[in-house]
Amino acid sequence: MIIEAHGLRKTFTARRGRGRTEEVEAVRGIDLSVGEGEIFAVLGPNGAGKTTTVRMLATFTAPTAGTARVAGHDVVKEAAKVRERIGYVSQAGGVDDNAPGRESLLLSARLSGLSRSQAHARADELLETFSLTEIADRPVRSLSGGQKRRFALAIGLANRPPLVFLDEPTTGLDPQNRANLWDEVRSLRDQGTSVLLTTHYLDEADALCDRLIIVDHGLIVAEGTPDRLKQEVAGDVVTLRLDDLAAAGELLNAQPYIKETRPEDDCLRAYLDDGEHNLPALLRALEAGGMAIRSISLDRATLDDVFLRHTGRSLRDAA
Ligand SMILES: Nc1ncnc2c1ncn2[C@@H]1O[C@H](COP(=O)(O)OP(=O)(O)OP(=O)(O)O)[C@@H](O)[C@H]1O
Repeated sequence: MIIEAHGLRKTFTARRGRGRTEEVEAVRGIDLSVGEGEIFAVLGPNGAGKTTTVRMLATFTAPTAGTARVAGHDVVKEAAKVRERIGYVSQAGGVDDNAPGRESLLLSARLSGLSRSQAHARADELLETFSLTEIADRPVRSLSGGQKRRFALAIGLANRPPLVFLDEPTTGLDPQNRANLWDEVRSLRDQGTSVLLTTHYLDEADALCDRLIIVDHGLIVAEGTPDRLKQEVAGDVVTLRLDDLAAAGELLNAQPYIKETRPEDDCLRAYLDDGEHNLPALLRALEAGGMAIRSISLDRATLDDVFLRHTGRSLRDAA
């Protein structure tokens, strides 16, 4: 395992004005393990504790309690050794504002031991990946937020470390650069690099990661592969708009093919396997119960359904 963490906790003491302080339990006991060559996602809403977890694993914040070994070393006792073996791209970026982006990228590549020509080749490759070639020689301070972010990602990936932490890597990226980043993360994995990324995008965790944890209020609420987590909920979900959600829920819960129903906003979500096959029976049951359907849709269950099941609210609402 390239990451093994047990019982990680972090409590901050935050100032609340007039000398008053408040304890914030950002992370309240997280266990996780990440295998070599795995893409692992920490998915959760704003404030769930994702960044704090990554900062503890990347040695930037000491845990209040718990232990973690990263790339074979203890994050507290051997922090320097951990840092030599990881790449880390923070949400803020951390690119030298005064230097042209290409220079910072080349420096990062050279520091990791590449020769001058290898460093140039790697820099050109990353500039291309993130559509930065045209602006590579401008000082970073003159670039837009999205462009700076793409430079930060390119610099973080330049030295091909065995483990890369990416904190919300695609926030602020346009769809094309988002897709390019996903490809780059997959190609890192194919070369044996492990990637731990945080995200509050369901589709990102679903499409990209091999395994994930879903965190909420500093705790893990679900863990597994995207497919297994979704299967636990059900293969499919029928979303219904009708007048009496409670009565419809009661009626559907009595049907043998329904696993569970859950109201969400002004809809009822009914979970079932083999939705296409069971949909006609569901419609007949509602009709026999005298329920007028205003709209209906059948979809595959998503990680949002997993989040909803474990927290009682939608990740979209929680974010
Ligand atoms: N240095 C700090 N001092 C006090 N409170 C903090 C500090 N850092 C984080 N927190 C609090 O800890 C909680 C978790 O924050 P964290 O940044 O880890 O969440 P997150 O899941 O990464 O959220 P986001 O998606 O918004 O980045 C939040 O309530 C946050 O306000």
